[in-house]
Amino acid sequence: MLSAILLITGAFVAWWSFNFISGLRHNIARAKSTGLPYYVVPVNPSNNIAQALGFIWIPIWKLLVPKKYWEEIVDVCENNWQHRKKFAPFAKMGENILIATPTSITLHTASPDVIHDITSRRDDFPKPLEYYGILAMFGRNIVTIEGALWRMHRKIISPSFNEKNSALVFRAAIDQAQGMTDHWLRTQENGTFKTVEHDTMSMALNIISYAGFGLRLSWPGQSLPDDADSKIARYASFEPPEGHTMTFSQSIGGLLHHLLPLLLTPKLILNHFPLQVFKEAKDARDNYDLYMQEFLQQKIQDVRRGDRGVGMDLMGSLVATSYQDKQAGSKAGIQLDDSEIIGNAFIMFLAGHETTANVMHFTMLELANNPAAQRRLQQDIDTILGRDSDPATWNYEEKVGVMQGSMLGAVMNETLRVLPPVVEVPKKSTPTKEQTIMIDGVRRTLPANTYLGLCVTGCQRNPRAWPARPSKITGAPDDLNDWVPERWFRPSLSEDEKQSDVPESEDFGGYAGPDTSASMFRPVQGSFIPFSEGPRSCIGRRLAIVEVLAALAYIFQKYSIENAVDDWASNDEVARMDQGQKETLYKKAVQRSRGVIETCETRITLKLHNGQFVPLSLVKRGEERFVDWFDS
Ligand code: HEM
Repeated sequence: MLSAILLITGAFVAWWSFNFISGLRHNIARAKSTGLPYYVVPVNPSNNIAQALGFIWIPIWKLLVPKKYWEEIVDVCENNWQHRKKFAPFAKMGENILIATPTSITLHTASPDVIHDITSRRDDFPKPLEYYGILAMFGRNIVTIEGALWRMHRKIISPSFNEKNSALVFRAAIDQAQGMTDHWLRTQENGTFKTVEHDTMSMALNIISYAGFGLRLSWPGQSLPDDADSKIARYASFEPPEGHTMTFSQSIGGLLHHLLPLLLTPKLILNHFPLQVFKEAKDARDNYDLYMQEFLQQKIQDVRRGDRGVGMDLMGSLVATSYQDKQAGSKAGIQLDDSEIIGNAFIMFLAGHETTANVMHFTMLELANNPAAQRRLQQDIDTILGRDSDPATWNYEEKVGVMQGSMLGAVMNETLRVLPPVVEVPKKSTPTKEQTIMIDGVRRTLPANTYLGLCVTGCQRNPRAWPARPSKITGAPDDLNDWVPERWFRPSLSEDEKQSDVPESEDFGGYAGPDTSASMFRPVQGSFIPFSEGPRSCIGRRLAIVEVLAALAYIFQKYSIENAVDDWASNDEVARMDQGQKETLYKKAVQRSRGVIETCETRITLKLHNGQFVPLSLVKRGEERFVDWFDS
């Protein structure tokens, strides 16, 4: 028996070693063929499991191999390196870093030219679909497919992303920002609230649920409007409706929270192994699945009756393509099956909510840390919208362009630059054909199946693309790691390097205009890619931009946001302090906030994890204690 076990183990080790060595030799030869400098790493660091187990294999690697082989490249192997190391690895090793491992070769790039070239050539550099398995959990969808099938999904979905619906999102964002600030005023203790991350997630979920799906979700204490459809009230309920063990929002929140166990654990184990985290993950998945099945059936009935849903009615449009066209003899030749309809709905909830919430969240934290920027933001809001105007009267068509070109646009852009929700956009060269591309002025050939990481955090700090000034915060020679919204009012590099406004020659649907205002600093192509670029860029970016602008305008027209200081001094103690003491106190709070922000990491998107939060204070304008005079 023992000898059989030893034999099997020995055979396995021999097989594994053979694969390891032959895979590595093969990939080193592929890396060499590009003519680019390359680094050899024993494990593919982009792999999810390798990232989770980095604390084991990286120290072993460092122990077994001489320092000169790992000391530079190890920075690009650690989990969350894109946010933690920023542009530093590219400053050291060049804008393009090629890694050979036993299973892959990967080129990480922070070069605007290379990024622009890759994103413009969709057919030559498709998405590595193997990275997107988790997002197909409820059915394949626009994010998890390529080629003709992707085109079909995009064609069905994109008409809903129009300016009429952007106006609806603008309105919904104002209503929801009101719900959120009222909630903070009701729940603040000693003027402090600690739930900004959770609440911005709720706000963004409520907005996409209403504008995208006609589902009205509200804040505790808010009642549904009289015209709300009784069929959809169950989705807004604060108690689980019949047949469910959690509310609709809890099911989505739980899904997002447990995406990793859902991805990594085989279904059989997840469903039956008695571990609390598995139980929570399974409950969230099952509840969400049931909600969506119910919603689908309801939409099928609506479509058959010819009822149009509210706003974008994404589910209704998806259902219509299949169920309406089936009746009409499939005139468009496009049909999605039920799992694809539910899969696409899932992706809209997911992509449309966590990303935008992070931008809102971090922008508020940064504004509390940068009072001068907050004051300038409020001045711009007063000028554009009026200090005492009623937000219900703000007109989308008239105001949105000016808002985007003001400090509102600048603070949003700067958060997207420094803390982008997606830190690296993955692509690869076609599986069967090598691709040529200009890198550092030399034409290079990338072998078939080369993985590409378009490093968002890197290119958005590349000094070649971003004019910089010395850092006021750290004293560093440049301020590219700092959140400085005023940079968006600096002159652009040069006329001909400006971002192109020329639409794609082929229309892939969705918003085709630029992401930043023409009156501001215009990043060179490939250097500002929070929404990616080219045909496969974010379909929801206009909605996200409009949502953030409207919500920030509502909040900062009426209120200021300060860092909470109650961990160091009571309200009475602050009231007795002189200016110098207040300054020392607020600096402490800013320092703490910056420290917490630095801990953010990517699971699905870049955000705070592990219970980290920054306590804040919402104060009526005119009642500030710090941000009306403090300068960081
Ligand atoms: C600040 C907010 C947002 C950011 C930073 C963002 C970022 C991105 C990025 C980087 C991609 C490309 C991903 C890749 O190639 O792997 C993407 C794609 C996508 N986003 Fe967004 N997104 C945001 C908001 C939204 C919203 C509000 C929606 C929908 C309501 C949305 C829906 C999508 C979809 C459907 C795709 C896939 C498009 C395709 O493959 O054709 N996103 N987004």
